[in-house]
Amino acid sequence: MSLHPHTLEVMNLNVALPRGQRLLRDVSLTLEPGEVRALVGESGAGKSMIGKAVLGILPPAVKVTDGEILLEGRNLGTLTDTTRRTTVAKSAALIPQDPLTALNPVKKIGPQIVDPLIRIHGWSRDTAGTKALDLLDRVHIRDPKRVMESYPHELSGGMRQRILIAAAFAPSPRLIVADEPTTALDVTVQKQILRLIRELQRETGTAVLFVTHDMGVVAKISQKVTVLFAGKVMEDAPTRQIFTDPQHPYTRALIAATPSYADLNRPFSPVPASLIAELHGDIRQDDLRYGEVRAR
Ligand SMILES: Nc1ncnc2c1ncn2[C@@H]1O[C@H](COP(=O)(O)OP(=O)(O)OP(=O)(O)O)[C@@H](O)[C@H]1O
Repeated sequence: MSLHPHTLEVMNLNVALPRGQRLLRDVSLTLEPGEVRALVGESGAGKSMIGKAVLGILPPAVKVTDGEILLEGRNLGTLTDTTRRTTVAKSAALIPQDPLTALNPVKKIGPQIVDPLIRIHGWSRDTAGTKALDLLDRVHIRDPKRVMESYPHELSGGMRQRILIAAAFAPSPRLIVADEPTTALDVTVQKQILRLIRELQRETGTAVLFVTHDMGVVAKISQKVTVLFAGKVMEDAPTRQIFTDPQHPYTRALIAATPSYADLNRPFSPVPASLIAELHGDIRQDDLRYGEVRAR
């Protein structure tokens, strides 16, 4: 282990379904302490799969077939299931896409934040309770004591997402995976939530892997970007460079398809079908080569 490990290092990660359908193809990326990296691409590109693989919450049918994931220098693949789960739970947290399904409907908000702090992080009930109130205050929830006594259905979608953000930041994780955290919300609430995550991220210096399909969000929140297509990295670059000097045709097409970044006089342009077909052709070739390598 090096003295200054990356917060996260994903090396040649391959993830597939049982019949061999590849969902992630040789994905590599790094995340430094305090850095925000956006994972961007269209629906089905495999953005969420990367976050799920890192957190060890892949769907049952989906398996890591190759590659390594190092969290603060610890190679997760070499740990026993129990050690891996506790290692991940102690240093990483998730802000999910849908704040309603992520909360237990029959449990009050207070225990939903406090119990994991006691169970996973070994804090006393008093310390955990104080920290929960502090975090609810920092996510601008007006009456934290009352909210702790509420059930999820008594709160709005925006409030529920604020609570999940508070819960994610409460144990001071080194890494947060934010999986399209604003997609399920109204447009005005989306902006507030994005601002809030950025604010807390800056204050705490937590590294964030931010899954989004929205280039506008990429520009606002990240310093680095990984562009994905069909489970494969098309481009990895600093955010500024992605917008000023995109190298890959797919990145250029994604930017052109984002209304605020496209020339406003031009019609809205989705990624051209011819480019998609060409990229799929390249990927088929890659898959054949990968099959040959594995068969050896
Ligand atoms: N539970 C599952 N079982 C099998 N395949 C799945 C499962 N969930 C997702 N997939 C497949 O894995 C691929 C990547 O999905 P993923 O959710 O990572 O995409 P994404 O880029 O996050 O897109 P979205 O924005 O739609 O969430 C897709 O082809 C999807 O169909």
